Amino acid sequence: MSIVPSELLRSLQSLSGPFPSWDMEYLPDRPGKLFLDWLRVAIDSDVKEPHAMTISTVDQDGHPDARVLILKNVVDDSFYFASSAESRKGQQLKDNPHVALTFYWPALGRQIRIKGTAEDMGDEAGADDFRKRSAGARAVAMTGHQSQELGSEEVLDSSIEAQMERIQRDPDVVSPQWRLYAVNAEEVEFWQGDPERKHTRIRYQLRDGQWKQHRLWP
Ligand SMILES: Cc1cc2nc3c(=O)[nH]c(=O)nc-3n(C[C@H](O)[C@H](O)[C@H](O)COP(=O)(O)O)c2cc1C
Repeated sequence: MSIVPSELLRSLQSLSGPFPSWDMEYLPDRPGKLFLDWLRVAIDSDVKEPHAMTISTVDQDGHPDARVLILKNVVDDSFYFASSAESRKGQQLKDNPHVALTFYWPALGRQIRIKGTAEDMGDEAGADDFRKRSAGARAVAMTGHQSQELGSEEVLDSSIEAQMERIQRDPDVVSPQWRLYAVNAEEVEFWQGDPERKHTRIRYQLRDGQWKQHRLWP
């Protein structure tokens, strides 16, 4: 007899710990600094792909949409990612640049939530990020059509092959659709889970150019 989904899910553990301590005496003035401190702990703790984050956008009907992307850089309190301007998210960002980023590192019981506005960093920044990608990743990006309906595997394969040949002929070719975006944070919440559920939450909010911190109820 198979186990029903609710029982299956209830049998799974979450936030079982043990988790690292968080010294609340030391809170940086800016969330970007605390983010990098936590990222280093995640890397040192062998968290897998700690730079993978969920980015939530808003579609043309005002409905939320979300997917996972890779964090490319952090400068002050701005968080960078790269994608195609032609993709679904790229189209959504043109109409509504408000986004949310979410990180979750299960081994540490840590979640980081960022709200802000995505800014296209321009042609040269997009080209620079594009050139750092592998030839295979560049070829796939150059096929264009990200998020559009695909007719067949053959169409995809021949399109990638054509772009690979193009890259071999011209190794410096870039896709103008490939963009680097900076999410300029306005609010960042750091959440440290507790196996006893007495979680610790600190929210940074940007008010008149100044970051303010508050502790939140769990
Ligand atoms: C771990 C991981 C990393 C990813 N990194 C990227 C990325 O850096 N850029 C990107 O455009 N898509 C990336 N993707 C694919 C996206 O999740 C998504 O499928 C794609 O960008 C199309 O999204 P859209 O249709 O909402 O535009 C990644 C997916 C995963 C699971």
